[in-house]
Amino acid sequence: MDVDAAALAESLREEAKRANERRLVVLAGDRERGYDALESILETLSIPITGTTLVGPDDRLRCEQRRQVNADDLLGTTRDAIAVDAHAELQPNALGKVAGAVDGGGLLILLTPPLEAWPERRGEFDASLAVPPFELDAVTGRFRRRLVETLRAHRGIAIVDLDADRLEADGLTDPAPRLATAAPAPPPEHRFPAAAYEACLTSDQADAVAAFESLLEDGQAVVLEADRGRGKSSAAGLAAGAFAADGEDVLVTAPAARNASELFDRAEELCATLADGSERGPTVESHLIETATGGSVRFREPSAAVDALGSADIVIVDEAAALPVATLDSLLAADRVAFATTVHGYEGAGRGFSVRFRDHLAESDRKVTDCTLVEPIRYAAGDPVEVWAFRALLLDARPPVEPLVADATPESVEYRRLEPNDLLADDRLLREAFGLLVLAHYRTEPNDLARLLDAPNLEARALVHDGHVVSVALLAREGNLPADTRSMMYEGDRVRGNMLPDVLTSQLRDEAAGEPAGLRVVRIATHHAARSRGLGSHLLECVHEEFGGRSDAGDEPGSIDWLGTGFGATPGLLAFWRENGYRTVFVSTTRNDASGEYSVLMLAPTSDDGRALHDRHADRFVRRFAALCSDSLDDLEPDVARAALRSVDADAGPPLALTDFEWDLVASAAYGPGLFAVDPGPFRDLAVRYFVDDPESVALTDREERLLVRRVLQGQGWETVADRLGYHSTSQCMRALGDAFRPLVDLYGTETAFEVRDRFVDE
Ligand SMILES: CC(=O)SCCNC(=O)CCNC(=O)[C@H](O)C(C)(C)COP(=O)(O)OP(=O)(O)OC[C@H]1O[C@@H](n2cnc3c(N)ncnc32)[C@H](O)[C@@H]1OP(=O)(O)O
Ligand SMILES: Nc1ncnc2c1ncn2[C@@H]1O[C@H](COP(=O)(O)OP(=O)(O)OP(=O)(O)O)[C@@H](O)[C@H]1O
Repeated sequence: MDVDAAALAESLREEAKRANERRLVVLAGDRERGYDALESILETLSIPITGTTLVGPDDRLRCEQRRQVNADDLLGTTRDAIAVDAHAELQPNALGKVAGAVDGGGLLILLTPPLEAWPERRGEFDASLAVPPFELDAVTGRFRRRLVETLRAHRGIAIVDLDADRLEADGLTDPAPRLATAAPAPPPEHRFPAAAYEACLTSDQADAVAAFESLLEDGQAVVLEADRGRGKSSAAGLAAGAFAADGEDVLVTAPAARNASELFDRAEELCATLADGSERGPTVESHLIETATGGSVRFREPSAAVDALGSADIVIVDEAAALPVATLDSLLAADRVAFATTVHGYEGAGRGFSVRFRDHLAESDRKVTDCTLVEPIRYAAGDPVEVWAFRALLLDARPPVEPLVADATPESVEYRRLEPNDLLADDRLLREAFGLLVLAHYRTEPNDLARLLDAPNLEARALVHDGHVVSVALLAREGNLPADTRSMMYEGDRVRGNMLPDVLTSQLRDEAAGEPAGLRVVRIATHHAARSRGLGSHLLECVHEEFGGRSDAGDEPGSIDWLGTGFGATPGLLAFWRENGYRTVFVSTTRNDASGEYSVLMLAPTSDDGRALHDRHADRFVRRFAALCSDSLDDLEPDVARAALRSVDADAGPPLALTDFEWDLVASAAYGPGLFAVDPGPFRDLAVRYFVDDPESVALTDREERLLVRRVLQGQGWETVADRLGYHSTSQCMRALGDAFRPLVDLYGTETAFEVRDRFVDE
């Protein structure tokens, strides 16, 4: 072989070390040749086997091995070399995660099929994009084509064509010598020991340590944000060490213990420095540090950490963006708490932290100190592998800057199909559209870029103002499933994609639900500078016109029976969808991990078949909702319950059919001495009907409606309800419930009800 991959890797590593940057080596061609080259590289380089990770399906080398799906394990860790075997598949998420973990002076090595053929190969990840009824051959290779182009275009990337025994690019950049940076100094007035600051590598990091000083007071929260490798875990570790040396108990949590190892290293080093010369230094076990002053730093897995909050003085959450919002909410109960989090969507769990949790934090009574670290530590600023990864995976994609879309209105914008080929050809359009989706949603990740470009079931549409994306919607074709797929679903098998038909079939036991063809609005977002001007609604209208206006088109390919959506339910979003003609058919019985919210499914039928599907599910929803409220939805926020019921089609559900006895009870509870507790059933029927009908003639207050939800639907006790809704006493709360039912008796009551009412009113 003419190309000496090992010698090439050596010179790349030498240059990488000199510049404190990383280099990327692509070993393209036959897989076995790739492994031969990889082994010779690893044998030649002076990299310890303990500093190397192979990310691929087989444990073929002596080093640590992870499968691509488990690349999360590498988040927040630092490796000298990582090799990714992309022959069987390439998951964009895994690539994003590993690219951030390679140390300055280290190598990222990619084993790929021949680059010319790679875009056309279909791997396991592609199979996950083949959502029924689409087959694998409908999945395209645009993401990989773009990836190959970026590999060829970017500096710092060596490409070896193993099959042709040819060096396509040597990846050497001949970097200028690095300037030594001054060591950061402690701030003039600091409360942590100077050693905590002296251990910092950049002044950004020293500022971050200083931000932690606010936790010396009660009722404080610190949020540390940065891209990967800026030293935030280390800053948190130095702060943890300073607290522990001062006798405080610090509880650290992260998705897994390994994610917190840098934090513990720094805490341990600082505690040792601070104890230097004293009789007893810190005792250190795996993820437990105890200081002579009685302080400690200990690790707990997230759920155990929630249980242990009471026994800690200070809580530090590392890799917070990778935790479910509900867990973050629970951790917020700690009096002094810090969250270290990565921006830019590297984490698999995405942006629940910034999209949802930041609001919860702002609403809490904590005083929040924010700190952002910019200066890279793991590798130098401008590192070519980071620049490449950001571009290839659009990790830094942003919506257009505000002034470009500030004047957008429904009249100024143009509706545009975002065809994958157009997106490939126009990087700015792609960045703006994807950037808007990333910014507005808690779940957009690098895999979604590949989906957008290659998945056969997805479509994207946008509103553009002066050529800039101001609103964007991601749409998925669902349903239209063959009988055998439908019966598989009914019998409990998982079918990819098809969220709405899946829930309606498997949970709601409707084998025919997958038959009509639908279009689910997977995501919609309007630029934050242009919200509440009707743009989101205008985009949905355009989508309806394009897809939904063909109900008389019969079997024309592409015609649909319903439009639908599913999302983490909040009162505002329910109102938005309701305004746009979507109606509730389902509320999930568990909270979504990422958003911490209950999910809701809504349908807007566009054909007779779609209407039949909607009607039967709306009807069943109204019938079951009260029972759910006193069971798995007993902690559903009352305002979400109100909005979910209000968004049900008013014709849905059984007509109100109370017996004479039941009307007697309800009317006498409203107007006289009757008691709700004797038989809550008829009160529930009436409350549900009221919310669904949303009659204009009745004007209950927000508090009265919350009272109906909590006491009548959710069955909470009088004391709890009185307490939560701010009634002075349980008897005041009972009277308020009676009062709330008066207008309902007046509106819905029968002769019997009125007779009873009139007896008391007349008296
Ligand atoms: C399946 C899914 O994608 S659901 C998730 C929807 N997307 C998001 O949450 C991302 C962030 N939010 C956004 O991008 C926008 O707020 C959108 C897409 C929800 C709405 O886009 P807009 O262009 O503002 O829509 P439009 O102007 O037509 O309607 C706004 C109305 O929707 C309702 N609304 C929408 N979102 C909210 C919210 N979070 N809280 C309260 N009301 C809301 C309000 O009634 C609002 O009217 P108002 O501002 O006068 O009170
Ligand atoms: N003060 C420090 N002293 C010694 N090493 C440090 C210091 N700060 C950072 N490092 C090293 O720099 C690398 C990145 O630091 P760290 O893990 O703290 O960054 P991070 O921003 O948390 O990164 P990630 O987002 O990947 O978790 C690690 O190898 C760490 O050991």
